Amino acid sequence: MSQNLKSIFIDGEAGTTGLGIRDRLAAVPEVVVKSIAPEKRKDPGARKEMMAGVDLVVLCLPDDAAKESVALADELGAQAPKIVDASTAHRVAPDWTYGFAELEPGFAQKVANANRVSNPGCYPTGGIALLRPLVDAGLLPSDHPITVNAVSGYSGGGKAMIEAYEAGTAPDFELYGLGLKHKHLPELQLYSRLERRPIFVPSVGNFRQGMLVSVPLHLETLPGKPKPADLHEALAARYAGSSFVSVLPATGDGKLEPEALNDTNKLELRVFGNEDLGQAVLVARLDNLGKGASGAAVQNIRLMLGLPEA
Ligand SMILES: NC(=O)C1=CN([C@@H]2O[C@H](COP(=O)(O)OP(=O)(O)OC[C@H]3O[C@@H](n4cnc5c(N)ncnc54)[C@H](OP(=O)(O)O)[C@@H]3O)[C@@H](O)[C@H]2O)C=CC1
Ligand SMILES: CC(=O)N[C@@H](CCC(=O)OP(=O)(O)O)C(=O)O
Repeated sequence: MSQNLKSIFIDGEAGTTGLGIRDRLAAVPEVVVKSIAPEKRKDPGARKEMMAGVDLVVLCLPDDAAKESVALADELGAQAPKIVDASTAHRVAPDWTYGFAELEPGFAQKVANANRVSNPGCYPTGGIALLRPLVDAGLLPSDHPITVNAVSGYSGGGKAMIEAYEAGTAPDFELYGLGLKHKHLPELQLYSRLERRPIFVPSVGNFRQGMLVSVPLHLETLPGKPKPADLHEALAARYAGSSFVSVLPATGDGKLEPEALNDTNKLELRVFGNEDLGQAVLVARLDNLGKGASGAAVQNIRLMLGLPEA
């Protein structure tokens, strides 16, 4: 049995995302995680040696270090392992596959066949899941002016932000990205199939993990003036049968909190709307460390290694 185990090296295992992936992989009997000696974790030679001995490497590193790791893997030629990159470095690179299995029908098979998969950003996971099916269905023109608002738990900012919040030195809530150049915009625009760059307004609050991503829409500005129910139906049709994405009715009290899916790989989509007013707000809820990071990474690893879905 043991000779059939697939081996994985997590480059950046001690970071927020790396630890999350390691914990999730501990529950996958078909894999063994090979760890580097902590004092060698930034040593390129030692990392390259680890890569040469595994089936798959997961990069949980800052962008520059992730690029360095890919260069090390390239030096291994035919011996190079498959790669899942959790950083932003390769998300819109044409020779990488975007690791969002639910992106379009049949996309899970593309991830399964790929050698290099870029794990999506947490915010784009929610935004693309809401927008892409509506663009594909013709309900949302690709040049429509779109605004995406979002709030994340502070773990989204990695070790440094976690320390600041847990030391009580960070504000309870703040908007950021107000220079309108957040690093997630390229992937959000590309995979939502938007011709016009969206406005993206992220925020972070004093809770560890959990996320809401919302998109307000004036329905009378859309072709055919769809009703909220039309948007719900298009999303429900796209994700029918999905294991991790569900399309749910709007909550009766018009409220939604961000933490309900923590420690899961689930993503919930809802359409809140008022037909009389011709207005709607699309809302995605996910765990930024789950479907927004480690959960999605393990979903991709399972696909790439031919393991059954969790
Ligand atoms: N936090 C989140 O919600 C998400 C993060 N990501 C992405 O995952 C990646 C990691 O983020 P996150 O886990 O939050 O970050 P952390 O800061 O929590 O962890 C980063 C890890 O990388 C290590 N590291 C840094 N430089 C090198 C190097 N040159 N060689 C080897 N190891 C190195 C760090 O070690 P040390 O601390 O000792 O320097 C640390 O263990 C980033 O690209 C981030 O954008 C993706 C999705 C969600
Ligand atoms: C609260 C917070 O700071 N969040 C991070 C995004 C976390 C994330 O998922 O981004 P990557 O996957 O691209 O690393 C940010 O806005 O930069």
